[in-house]
Amino acid sequence: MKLLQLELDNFRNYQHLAATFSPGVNVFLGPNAQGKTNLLEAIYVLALTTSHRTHSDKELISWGEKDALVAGLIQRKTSKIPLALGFDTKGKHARVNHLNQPKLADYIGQLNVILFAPEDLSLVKGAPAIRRTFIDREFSQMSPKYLYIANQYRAILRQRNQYLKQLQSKKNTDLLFLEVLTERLVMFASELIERRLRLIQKLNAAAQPIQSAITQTGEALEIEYVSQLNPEELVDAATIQQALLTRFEKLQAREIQEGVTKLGPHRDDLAFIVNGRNVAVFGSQGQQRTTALAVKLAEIDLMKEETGEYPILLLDDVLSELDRERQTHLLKAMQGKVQTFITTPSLSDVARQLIDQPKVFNVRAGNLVTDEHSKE
Ligand SMILES: Nc1ncnc2c1ncn2[C@@H]1O[C@H](COP(=O)(O)OP(=O)(O)OP(=O)(O)O)[C@@H](O)[C@H]1O
Repeated sequence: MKLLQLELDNFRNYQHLAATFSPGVNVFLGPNAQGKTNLLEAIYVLALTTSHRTHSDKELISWGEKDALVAGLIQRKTSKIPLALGFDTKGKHARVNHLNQPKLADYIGQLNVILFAPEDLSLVKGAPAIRRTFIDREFSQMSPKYLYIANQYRAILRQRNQYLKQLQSKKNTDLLFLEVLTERLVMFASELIERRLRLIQKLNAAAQPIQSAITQTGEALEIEYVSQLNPEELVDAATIQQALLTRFEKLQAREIQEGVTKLGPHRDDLAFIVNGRNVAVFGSQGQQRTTALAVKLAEIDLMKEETGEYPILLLDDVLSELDRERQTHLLKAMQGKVQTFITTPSLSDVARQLIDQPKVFNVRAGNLVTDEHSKE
């Protein structure tokens, strides 16, 4: 999959922009605060309808303006598809092939992106919430069904938490309704966990050879799903459902006392085991970075396997965070395979040597100037 063209109106510091991209490597070059990351953000928003930097869509609209537009022309295997997202004070609307999409969930998945930013290097070591966001964001792009189940789960979880608060404050005493909510929650929870397990197994298989190749010593990586259930219960949806129901029964009094759901995929996590040890605890910073890089690169192949097309890769100022060797692995892994967008204040020597015919855009205060020497 490729992004052929991008058009922006009143998006962040871009009043108007129309750009045509290379199907290979595109570089957004420029000093700080010129709008490089804003461009990657626009591509990310075009794919997922939300930003990776803010939960507030209003922040995306240029200051002093009332609405914004992000539009693009994408090339899929057999067709070119125009996508458009409009933002105004009331909300956002999406169009595929000029047709309005009443449900954003039907829009997501048209354009698949993998974003790699410096904060992703903390995937291994950072808080569990980072890994949960990672799981849900990436797997939702791979499967509309995953997105649907995750959204349903979140909605019921919110409802159940509200009801537990009512029971806690004795505004309500009906335990039968809590049981109904628990059953619904467990139904979606078990499906969600089953899907996560299947995709993590595949991610694991793709990440292992990459980790081994990046490290000269051939480190062995194992990605584990961490849950309150026992490993032998993490088999299939039916077994998970039964195990969750049994635990929820035991937890009921405590949940009412605390007014919160204490079990489920919203509390699960990932562990990265390298050579038999948890790399978040025992690994060096270098090993943690290598693992994060291996997982990101594995995602590219997993997305291809699941959707039939390679995603677009967005590298937000990440090259400068990696040493020569890791940069080399990243650049070699992506080239000729995925269309890539890189932001950087300056291209490193490694990048200059390894990137084949990049199309370079100089970014200056919300304007793009194509480098004459780069590929047209
Ligand atoms: N809603 C908005 N309307 C207008 N300008 C905005 C808006 N949001 C952010 N900006 C401006 O965008 C600029 C930042 O752009 P961006 O984050 O893309 O920088 P960058 O080129 O990636 O820089 P760095 O290398 O420091 O990350 C800032 O000047 C900021 O004031």
